[in-house]
Amino acid sequence: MSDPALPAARPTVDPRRLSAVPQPAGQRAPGGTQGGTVFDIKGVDVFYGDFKAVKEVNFTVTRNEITALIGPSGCGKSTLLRSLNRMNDLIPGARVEGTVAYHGKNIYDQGVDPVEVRRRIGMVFQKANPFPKSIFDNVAYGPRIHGVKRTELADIVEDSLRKAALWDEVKDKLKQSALALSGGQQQRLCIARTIALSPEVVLMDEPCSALDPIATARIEELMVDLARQFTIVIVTHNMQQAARVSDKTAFFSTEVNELSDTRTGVLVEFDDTQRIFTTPSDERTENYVTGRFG
Ligand SMILES: Nc1ncnc2c1ncn2[C@@H]1O[C@H](COP(=O)(O)OP(=O)(O)OP(=O)(O)O)[C@@H](O)[C@H]1O
Repeated sequence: MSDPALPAARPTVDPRRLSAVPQPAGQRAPGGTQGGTVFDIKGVDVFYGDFKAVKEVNFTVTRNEITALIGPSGCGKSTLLRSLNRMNDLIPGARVEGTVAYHGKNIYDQGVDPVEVRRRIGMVFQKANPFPKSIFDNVAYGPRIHGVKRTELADIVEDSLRKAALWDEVKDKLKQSALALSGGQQQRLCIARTIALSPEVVLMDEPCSALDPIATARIEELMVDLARQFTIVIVTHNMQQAARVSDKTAFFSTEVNELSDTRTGVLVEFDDTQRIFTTPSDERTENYVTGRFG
């Protein structure tokens, strides 16, 4: 199911060759996989009908890094995230202008298949949303509908559950309902379901906001580990989380549109996470990360 309009997908790496020990962002093992632009986002505006939700967004996403989108409620973080895999196409009235270049190819160009875009660029949502099916069938769902052979499914399911750090907890109950898992396990299952399609990029929209601190720490460790193989873009309200896991941070804020009394999201600053949290160049960023605003 490859789309000739998109650049070839990167081959996946056997996770068993990767260390299971997560390392802090920025200190990942050198393996020649870091570096390289995955997304070049240029002049992106997103509208819902006549309302401009975010405007003039420019930043890049680098391979095997975690990029965090932070900012106050309503500044357009989720809107922008959804524009990276054409998820906004599913919202009536939503429209994206500008360029979201994925390996140099605008995903909004004519002829690009949004289904293939979403296979390459997977998404994990705020609230874990397993299907009312078995653990196995949840993970096998995507590969099945993409025509993967029955004989290959068991390996894909095991591999994806291992990558999502869930295998040891569920290997003896793959036929049980996914709905019987804890919230944190369900979220890791949803991550396994996403990576079962071998995406290159995983978009995460506040993946820990419904989880307790222990389950959150587990997902944070997992994210850092997954970034060895995938490129991750995460929306988070939790500034400590952005500081702990991400390599780069984009800080968004809003500007008031005086005529309509609405607010449009703007990208204030994009930089290395360490810089955003220690020596940001914009006063609005400093006010936000120090808790004086937002
Ligand atoms: N489906 C939609 N239809 C119309 N307007 C929308 C829709 N989704 C979001 N918006 C509006 O777009 C703006 C940005 O919303 P978005 O959810 O992207 O912000 P956010 O920064 O992710 O917010 P939060 O942190 O509260 O989740 C807001 O003004 C919101 O009301």
